[in-house]
Amino acid sequence: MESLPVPSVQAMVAATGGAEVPSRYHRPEASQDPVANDIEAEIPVIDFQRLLDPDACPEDSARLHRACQDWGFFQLINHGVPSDVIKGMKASIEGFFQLPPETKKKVAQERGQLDGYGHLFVVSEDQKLDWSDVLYLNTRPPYRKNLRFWPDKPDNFRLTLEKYSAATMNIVERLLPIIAKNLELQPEALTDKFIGGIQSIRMNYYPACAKAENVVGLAPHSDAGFLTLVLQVNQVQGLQIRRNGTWVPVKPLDSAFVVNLGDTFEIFTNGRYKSIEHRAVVNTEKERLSIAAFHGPNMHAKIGPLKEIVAHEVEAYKTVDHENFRRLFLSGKLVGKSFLEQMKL
Ligand SMILES: O=C(O)CCC(=O)C(=O)O
Ligand SMILES: [Fe+2]
Repeated sequence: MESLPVPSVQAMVAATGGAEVPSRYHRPEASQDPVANDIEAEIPVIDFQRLLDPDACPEDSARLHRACQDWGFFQLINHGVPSDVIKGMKASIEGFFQLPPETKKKVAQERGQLDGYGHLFVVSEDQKLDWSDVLYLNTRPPYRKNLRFWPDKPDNFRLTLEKYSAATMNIVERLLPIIAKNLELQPEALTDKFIGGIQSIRMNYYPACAKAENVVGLAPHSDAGFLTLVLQVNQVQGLQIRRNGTWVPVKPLDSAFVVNLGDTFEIFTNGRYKSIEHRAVVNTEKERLSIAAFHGPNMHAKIGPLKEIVAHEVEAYKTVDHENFRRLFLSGKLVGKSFLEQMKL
């Protein structure tokens, strides 16, 4: 698995002032899709503390069910992650991208693997490119960590990422039994698959672009895993989700996680809950940063409809080894939900 090396967009903008858009980044078609201007559509907000107390707040798990079923996206507030962990992670990633290019390059991706500083899903020399740079690290379980690509600058980066990784993983572990219940499953139907579950963290840096309408920060895609927790790092918005043919901008609440359902979720539930296409747009004046924590089952788990769910209905998706599933996803181009299409029966 690898992604072809591409130039740093941040370095390119620093050198040119960002007014020029080289042809590989030029994607004017992106601005032709309609964008919802004001919010007839705001993604649901879920209060995690209320959700964890079903006796006091019985309606909150029903709200989560509707969010999963009707939106595939929600904001998680009151998630209990200490603010110093959130602030520390934001500061670490802002600090990393401010380092000189040669320092960042010490953790540049190398051929044959994806960890490190570079980009993802670049498979051909003539492919259009995203207006962003990425730091991608496998974080869990511990054997998947490759510390060679974990920055040691800014100070405490590694420790901060460890804390952040543990905190986000813990949220997913506590969401699983509630999701299982909403699907009328025993908790173990999900939790067993997530013992030793995988997590990887993708830190995105989107430089400003004077011709932002002609570039794409991150092309439309759905995430492959089960649940993704996205943290908006600075005040610049850019995440949009596709809903009924329109791009709906997400306005994150302060320090909320924007949670989305990935393809594995859609496959496990045989399509009851669907993964949702989303993209990131670029700001004309300010850089934008985000951190996406992807979570999936352990590497022994099969990726296919849960047997409890397809006991009385027709399977709509194939069942494949997790290893093959990941290889297939990470070695292709990321185009909308095209990867999931290949999993359909
Ligand atoms: O930048 C964002 O808000 C979204 C990031 C994202 O979708 C991803 O990294 O998969
Ligand atoms: Fe995503």
